[in-house]
Amino acid sequence: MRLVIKVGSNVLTRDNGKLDITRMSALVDQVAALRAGGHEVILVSSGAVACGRSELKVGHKLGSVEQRQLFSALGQAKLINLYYDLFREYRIPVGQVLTMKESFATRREYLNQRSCMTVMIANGVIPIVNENDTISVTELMFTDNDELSGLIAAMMDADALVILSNIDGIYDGEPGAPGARVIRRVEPGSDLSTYIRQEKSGFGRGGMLTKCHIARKVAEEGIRVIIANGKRDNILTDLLSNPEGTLHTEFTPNAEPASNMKKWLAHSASFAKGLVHINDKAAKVLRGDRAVSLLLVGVTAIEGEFEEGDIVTIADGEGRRMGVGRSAYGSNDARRLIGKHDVKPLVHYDYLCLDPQE
Ligand SMILES: Nc1ncnc2c1ncn2[C@@H]1O[C@H](COP(=O)(O)OP(=O)(O)O)[C@@H](O)[C@H]1O
Ligand SMILES: N[C@@H](CCC(=O)OP(=O)(O)O)C(=O)O
Repeated sequence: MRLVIKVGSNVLTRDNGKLDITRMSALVDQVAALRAGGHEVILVSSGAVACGRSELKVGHKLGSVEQRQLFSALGQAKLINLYYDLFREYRIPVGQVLTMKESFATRREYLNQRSCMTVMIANGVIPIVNENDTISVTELMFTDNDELSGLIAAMMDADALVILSNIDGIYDGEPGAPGARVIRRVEPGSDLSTYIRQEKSGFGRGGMLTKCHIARKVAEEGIRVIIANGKRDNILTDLLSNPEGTLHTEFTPNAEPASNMKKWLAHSASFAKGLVHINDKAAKVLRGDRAVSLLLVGVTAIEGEFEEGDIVTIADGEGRRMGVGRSAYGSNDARRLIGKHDVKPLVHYDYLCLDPQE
């Protein structure tokens, strides 16, 4: 079984903001046990900024971008060093993968990232992945490491994504309030938005809302997703040996896994270069049960400039986003052929990825 395990900032930090080395060490012990049990593991670990913050006292005011850049540069070195030493006790080699959203922009770059992690795993090295906060610019940053871990799980065809946070799972009310319980299973299409509060915990970046959004998307692609409490002792080993008796939220995976191409598309919406408007009939057919391609006869307008092979967003007659696809035409040719029959589809079904319906 191939597992992607995401360790959130809050799991690795104490209430005073300092790195919790005891917790980190306990997680490494469990990952080593999983490996001994034959599992392949990819770690997505936050904690660089939190780690760097406790390393340096800065006497003057820093902007938020400056803080992130400075502390992540300092903290990432410490973080990976600690992982290196802890895993060394088990003679498990680890390697650092620092990445950013832009590094997944084209199919070529995406496949390059995939080859990098594949060769590490094939040689027994645990990839420890984090966003390269030092140089990733604000507009093109991942919302948080939940988004990054979802992308990695999809890209590496993981069997499961385990998101470790500082909470036992998604509560059906205010966590900690009397009567609030952890939702044990989330089926595709369930709406959890009423339960989730907007605020984030102490050191996290995205909050529970992004966690849920990513979890649903990844489960939709056929990967099991688990949200559990990384601060609980033996959480990883318990989840595998005694899932029923271990508090967590599981998102049921779609029984039909998405192809690797569709997984790439599902996580690449922010790189879309154009916007394709389609009519109601085309929207209905695309949303139906049959596998259909998007034909130019159903297209009403095309915005933006793009080339053949670029990603485009598809919107219905009311301008609501329906999903993304890889265009088989450049924008000029596509515009010229709007409304035409008997020409190749604008987006072939294999390159079409519709958003899960709420
Ligand atoms: N319904 C809910 N159930 C559980 N947690 C929730 C809920 N609504 C909001 N939260 C908050 O989400 C936090 C976890 O998200 P986040 O701060 O992003 O953590 P991390 O750094 O581990 O990614 C919890 O600590 C909790 O305060
Ligand atoms: N890349 C950042 C972590 C971003 C972040 O906080 O993510 P998360 O733990 O998902 O809330 C770091 O290492 O500090």
